[in-house]
Amino acid sequence: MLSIALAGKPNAGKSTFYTAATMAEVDVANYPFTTIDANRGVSYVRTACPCLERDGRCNADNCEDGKRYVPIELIDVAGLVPGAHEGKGLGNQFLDELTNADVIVNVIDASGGTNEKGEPVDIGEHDPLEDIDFVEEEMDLWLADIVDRNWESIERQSRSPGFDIDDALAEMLTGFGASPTDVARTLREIDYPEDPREWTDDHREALAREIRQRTKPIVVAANKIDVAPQENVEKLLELDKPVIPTTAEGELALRRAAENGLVDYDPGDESLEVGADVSDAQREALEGLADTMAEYDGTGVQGALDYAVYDLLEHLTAYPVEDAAKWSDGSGNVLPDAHLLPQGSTPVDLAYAVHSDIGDGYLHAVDAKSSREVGEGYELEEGDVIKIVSTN
Ligand SMILES: Nc1nc2c(ncn2[C@@H]2O[C@H](COP(=O)(O)OP(=O)(O)OP(=O)(O)O)[C@@H](O)[C@H]2O)c(=O)[nH]1
Repeated sequence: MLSIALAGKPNAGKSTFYTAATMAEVDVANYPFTTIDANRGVSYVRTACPCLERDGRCNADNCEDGKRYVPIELIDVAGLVPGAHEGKGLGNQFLDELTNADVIVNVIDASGGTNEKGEPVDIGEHDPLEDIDFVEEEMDLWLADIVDRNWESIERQSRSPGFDIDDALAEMLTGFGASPTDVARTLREIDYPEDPREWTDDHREALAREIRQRTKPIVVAANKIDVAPQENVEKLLELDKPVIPTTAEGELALRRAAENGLVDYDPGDESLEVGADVSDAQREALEGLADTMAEYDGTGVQGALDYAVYDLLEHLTAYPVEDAAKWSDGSGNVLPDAHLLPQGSTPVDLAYAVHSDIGDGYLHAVDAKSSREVGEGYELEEGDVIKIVSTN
């Protein structure tokens, strides 16, 4: 399963974001380091279900009237503070948690109401731009430290005949989620000596920075938009980086209200409908939230996760079926499964995602929408419904 990590300084709203996105209970409080252990849970990205294209919606558990929710893993990493790579705050333990993540959502306090350590200050006092830079910097320096620590071993290996620096680096960096292709592409981007003994700290830092950008892309969740000064949000949206305005607290309130039947709201909706059974105070709070959502196209929580998977990681959703006419599995369940795959994936990749042991059993695939057979080289598109024909 794809894994998204929530990073950021203490009190930016990570736990609130996590609780909303997973509807799990964790401590939420306005003091630094509420989150002591990294939490892991299941959340979802939202996409349009192919059942919208046919008569009668599907009966999949994760489809709400054509809004399809595809599972991903969400990790709530406790607050990072500047100097974390040297062990400040809760230090490296939490950077290490990021190792397993495919993509990072950096939750920042766009209201400027918490300083760099996450301590409350007056709204607007802290510059939220600093919170973006330091998380990237901490991750880069942390990875540079890992490279440094392993360098002696690389130097030792270089004395053996047949040493290849690309292979040695690829082996060192796989633990960080870098594929051999990532390493090869990175090495093409930077200038470096073939002999590891000639590498300087600058070379190692450049390597760490490039690898980090390639393997841990970041989308910023500019959180607390409900109280953030307008100019802060505008400044953040002008950056040449992906930034999604969010209100984690708003999303949490909505999911709870929806659970209690007070509002009609599905995660990622741009608006909400207040039900009849609410008190005046509840109505006022929900209508205030509706105004914020109208300004920013929703609470942004679902949007940030969707952006991470579909835009940054460039994935698509494909739906394997056994019956190409009914778009169903063998028991008649319509569109029972959805798989996230990197763009450029083929029906063979989908076959492996469904049955990792398919081996040579793959025969061919049928595009259920057109009822036509598609070749092995066919590149899947978002929302494709595919029947795999195999010998097993
Ligand atoms: N106004 C506003 N407050 C928010 C929002 N999201 C979170 N908060 C508040 O910010 C405070 C900190 O939230 P947490 O979710 O505990 O922050 P955290 O980043 O997980 O903090 P650590 O666990 O210390 O790392 C709490 O008082 C939340 O209620 C939001 O969208 N708007």
